[in-house]
Amino acid sequence: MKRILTAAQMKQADRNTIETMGVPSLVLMERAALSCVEELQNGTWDTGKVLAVCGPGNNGGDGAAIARILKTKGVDAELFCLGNPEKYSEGMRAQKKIAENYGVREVKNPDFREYTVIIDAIFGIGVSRPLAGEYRRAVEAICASGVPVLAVDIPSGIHTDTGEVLDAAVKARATVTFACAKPGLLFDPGKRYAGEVLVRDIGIGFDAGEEETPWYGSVEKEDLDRFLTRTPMGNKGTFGKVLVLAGSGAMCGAAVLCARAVLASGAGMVKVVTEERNRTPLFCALPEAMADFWKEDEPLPEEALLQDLAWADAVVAGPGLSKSRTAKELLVFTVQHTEVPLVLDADALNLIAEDAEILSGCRAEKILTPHVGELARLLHMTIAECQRDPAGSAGRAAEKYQACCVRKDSVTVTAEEGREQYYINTSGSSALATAGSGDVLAGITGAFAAKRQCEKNEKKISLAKTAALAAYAHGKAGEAAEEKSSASYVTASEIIRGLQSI
Ligand SMILES: NC(=O)C1=CN([C@@H]2O[C@H](COP(=O)(O)OP(=O)(O)OC[C@H]3O[C@@H](n4cnc5c(N)ncnc54)[C@H](OP(=O)(O)O)[C@@H]3O)[C@@H](O)[C@H]2O)[C@@H](O)CC1
Ligand SMILES: Nc1ncnc2c1ncn2[C@@H]1O[C@H](COP(=O)(O)OP(=O)(O)O)[C@@H](O)[C@H]1O
Ligand SMILES: [K+]
Repeated sequence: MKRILTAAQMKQADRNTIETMGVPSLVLMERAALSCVEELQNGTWDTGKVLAVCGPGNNGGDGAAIARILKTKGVDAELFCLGNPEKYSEGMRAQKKIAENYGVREVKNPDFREYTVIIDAIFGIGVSRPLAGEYRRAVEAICASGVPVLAVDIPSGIHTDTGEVLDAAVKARATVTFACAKPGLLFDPGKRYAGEVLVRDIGIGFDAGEEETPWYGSVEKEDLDRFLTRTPMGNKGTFGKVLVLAGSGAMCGAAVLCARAVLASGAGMVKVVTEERNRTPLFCALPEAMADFWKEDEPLPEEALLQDLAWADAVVAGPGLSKSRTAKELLVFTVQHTEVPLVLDADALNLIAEDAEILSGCRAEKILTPHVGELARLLHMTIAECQRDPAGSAGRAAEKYQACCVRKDSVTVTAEEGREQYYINTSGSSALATAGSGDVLAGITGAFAAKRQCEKNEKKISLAKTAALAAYAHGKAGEAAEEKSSASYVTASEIIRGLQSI
């Protein structure tokens, strides 16, 4: 589990380290600069001629220190400083003076194309408004030069907390960021501007407590072990039983993919409730599944459904379900009679978006897994509005539907109701953007929710973390599938096979 800090939290951590712990600001800056120099000297950068472009704040101070340290190592490093010197921060003023003392040359009107590396030290976490004037011109010229850029802390022009481009931003090959990642380095579009993100410890202590809000974190490979390893004495009944309500007459594939993903994620058993016309294709495609069937425009098999719901450790409803009258009746019946975690996906979400009353009286813990289009429908907002604020829109849906919300996108965010707590997913790629991929995620989520349900109370993690782990596993499985071919050729079935290699 990795903690991610917002600009305000990072500033507070800086302040604590300086004021409470007594570490001088210039010491932190020196360590920040050294960590950037170490990256530049790892053999993958051509440090023939380096230009540090420095802004008026402490990010600029880091840049001046980097140029000076490089100079002492024999590198031809120069400074280009922006902003009014009278408004420089103390750190920038001090570092610029030290650089001068070491004979680092300051250039006034550089041709960026003359350099082999540009250090972007214009703005860091202190960027406060869209870039204009000389700052914007410098950023545009850096981008136009095509010279590889190392960004210090965050690419200049990227909003630290949302990843938005503040009118213009530097596109870096890599970003060395201090203490921990920032949301803007992980959310799109900031993620694409940051390049490789290298988190470096520079001695800033931060309280990793969970109380502080907003709380951001990302799960890691080690966190997955709890769901991917099995106890030797277990049996198929103790590894999680998942009920999948999926597939209308025309959509058997969604049910098959979802149920297959359940089993490939280590659940012990899966039972599919699907439309009668899927009987033969379902058993041919997935002989491991048990099944019950409903018929369009006929009464629901309520007795069988009640038994299925009582049997399950988790329920997934929605993939390929359709929005027919009978499908809606099935969803309403399920919502009213489920007591174990309920994963709502695809058509279940579309039905709920049209009629939020479906969820009234629901006693189960819920996980909603909307893509941005479905989220927009659930919130009655536009897609653009939901895209602008990834965490906020996920959080709004979590609050509105009293659920945990997995907002699926190129960067998936999981929000928990009742607290501003967000998990930003760091795995996956465009290989996941393929038909049926969401059905696979719903299956993985159902399997993990069922496994959690089988755990002893004192060992249980939150449902939101469970859902975040499912999104992470889904991304890792996509990466594994991509390694075998390329992003363009990965299918949902290959994502399921990829689960074996995570
Ligand atoms: N604290 C420490 O000791 C450590 C800090 N460290 C480093 O410091 C960075 C944070 O430094 P910081 O807080 O000084 O903010 P920074 O990003 O340099 O920018 C602030 C300046 O820019 C200005 N400004 C902002 N936006 C603007 C705009 N659009 N257009 C024009 N001007 C704009 C703003 O002016 P103002 O908004 O006040 O008018 C102010 O002058 C951090 O990312 C890390 O790299 C590390 O060395 C570790 C130790
Ligand atoms: N560019 C991308 N990078 C990473 N993940 C992506 C990208 N595009 C889509 N995804 C992921 O792929 C999945 C697609 O789900 P969904 O849209 O529900 O697919 P479907 O309806 O076809 O099953 C989501 O988990 C989403 O986060
Ligand atoms: K920067």
